[in-house]
Amino acid sequence: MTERETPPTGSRPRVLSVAGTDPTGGAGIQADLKSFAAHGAYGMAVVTALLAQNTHGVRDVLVPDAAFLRAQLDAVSDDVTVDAVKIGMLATAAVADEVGDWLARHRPPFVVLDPVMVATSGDRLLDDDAVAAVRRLLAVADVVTPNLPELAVLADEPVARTWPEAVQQATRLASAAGVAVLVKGGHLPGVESPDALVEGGRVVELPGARVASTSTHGTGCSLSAALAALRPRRPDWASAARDAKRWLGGAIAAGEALRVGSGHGPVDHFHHAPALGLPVFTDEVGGILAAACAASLEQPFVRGLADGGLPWDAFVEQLHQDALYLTAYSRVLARASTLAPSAEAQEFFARGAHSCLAVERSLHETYLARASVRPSSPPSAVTRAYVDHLAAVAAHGSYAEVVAAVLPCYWVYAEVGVTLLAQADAVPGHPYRDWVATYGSAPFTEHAAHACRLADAAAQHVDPATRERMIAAFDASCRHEVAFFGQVAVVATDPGRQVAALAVR
Ligand SMILES: Nc1ncnc2c1ncn2[C@@H]1O[C@H](COP(=O)(O)OP(=O)(O)O)[C@@H](O)[C@H]1O
Ligand SMILES: Cc1ncc(COP(=O)(O)OP(=O)(O)O)c(N)n1
Repeated sequence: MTERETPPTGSRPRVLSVAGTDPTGGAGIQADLKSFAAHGAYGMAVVTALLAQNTHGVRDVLVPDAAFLRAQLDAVSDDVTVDAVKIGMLATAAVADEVGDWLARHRPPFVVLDPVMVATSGDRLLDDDAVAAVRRLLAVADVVTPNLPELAVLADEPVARTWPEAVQQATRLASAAGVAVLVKGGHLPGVESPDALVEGGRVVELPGARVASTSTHGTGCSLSAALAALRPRRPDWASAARDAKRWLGGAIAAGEALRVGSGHGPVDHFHHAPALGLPVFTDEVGGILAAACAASLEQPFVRGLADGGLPWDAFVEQLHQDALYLTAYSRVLARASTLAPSAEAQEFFARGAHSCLAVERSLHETYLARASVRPSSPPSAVTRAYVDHLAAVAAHGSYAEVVAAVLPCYWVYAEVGVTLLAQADAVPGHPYRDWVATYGSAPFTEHAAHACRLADAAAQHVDPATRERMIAAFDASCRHEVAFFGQVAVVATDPGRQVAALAVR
């Protein structure tokens, strides 16, 4: 009995790409195989066309004859059970018809058709007279994944100019061709890059933020391949599409850091996974972080915050130091933004620098305005030491070191904030709950998680000596965090009552 007759349930779905090649690895078969692997599938590939292309465009195309294409397809399906297939560049009508013949004989359970027509570079990837052959394949596909110009060609209508127009056009195509349509909005202007799955008269919107990046070569290939890899382990196309799109957004955001080519670069298919043999940075420094959080929670200031018994003067003095610290920290975040290897990281740290100044201003307008602290009082020795450490890393360190140095301020505050918020919520009328909630709830905890991801990504690309310096910078910042929480001494002057010693360390 052959494997074809009784397909064993393998540990991974066996997924086939039928597509063209890209020697720079960003699109076509090379991208599909990475996308399959990123989604835990076993990848296979049949070549429809050999391309000489890079991130700037296509230089030459060689299309093997139809008999050789059939030999490749049969070599796979005579031996291996294909759980899903993704069909990409078909180049000519002869190639498209050959693939159609093979599907008629060996149709896998899930068929995704990416109707590749024109590359991001503007080069044509499908002969004009092959469009009819691609339309014929719609009848044997489960899902077709057109961008807006491809959708217009398949629907034989003008290109949609708005997202609602695109969804309506996709709905007409889906009903006329009897196929599910995953319409992609990457070519639309604006801050959103929406997709939608139109299936059986039902529209599932898949919203997504547009990532400011030129690393969009192969996005369509990677998305359709992810869809094929996911579908055998998902209940329906909508859930596979949702997961594929979420993953692709991260892959686009991490693409620029790969530094592949000077044109439209590829996405980072493995942005979510650490390279084998290299520990994840935040795992490696997790022990340092845990110790810093435990020590912070022991500081009298933090304990007073937790039970609400902290004297007001001590709170105000700490906030004054906080405001001084934030002004300096903002400059260091701006430095991280300047050095950032991707638009996404640049934007994250620029926004962080801006919000530090906004928080600093609001401290003066709220808590500090109600206090008697003179705005001109100087930074404490503890605040100065922390700020000097950060400034030194910013002045001499690489991007990765700066990110490691700024990370504890996000991470320690988020961890301590979550613990404190739970304790504050148990105390009716807790006087500091609002301030604690700023750090103990989203969006701050999400910012902290984002900063952790950027530190992990930065650590992936550095030499061992730089990684050591990252750890040292992180460790020093953690120690400064603990000292910062401990700088306001809270002393008991009479039983049952605490007052702050306003002379901070
Ligand atoms: N700058 C971007 N930011 C986020 N997602 C994007 C961006 N550009 C494209 N996408 C997404 O990449 C996928 C491919 O989209 P699109 O560019 O429309 O198709 P194609 O790559 O086939 O031309 C879609 O999921 C789309 O929403
Ligand atoms: C062999 C091959 N197949 C497809 C493409 C198209 O890639 P790209 O131009 O980047 O567009 P999307 O993958 O984003 O649709 C190609 N260049 N080469």
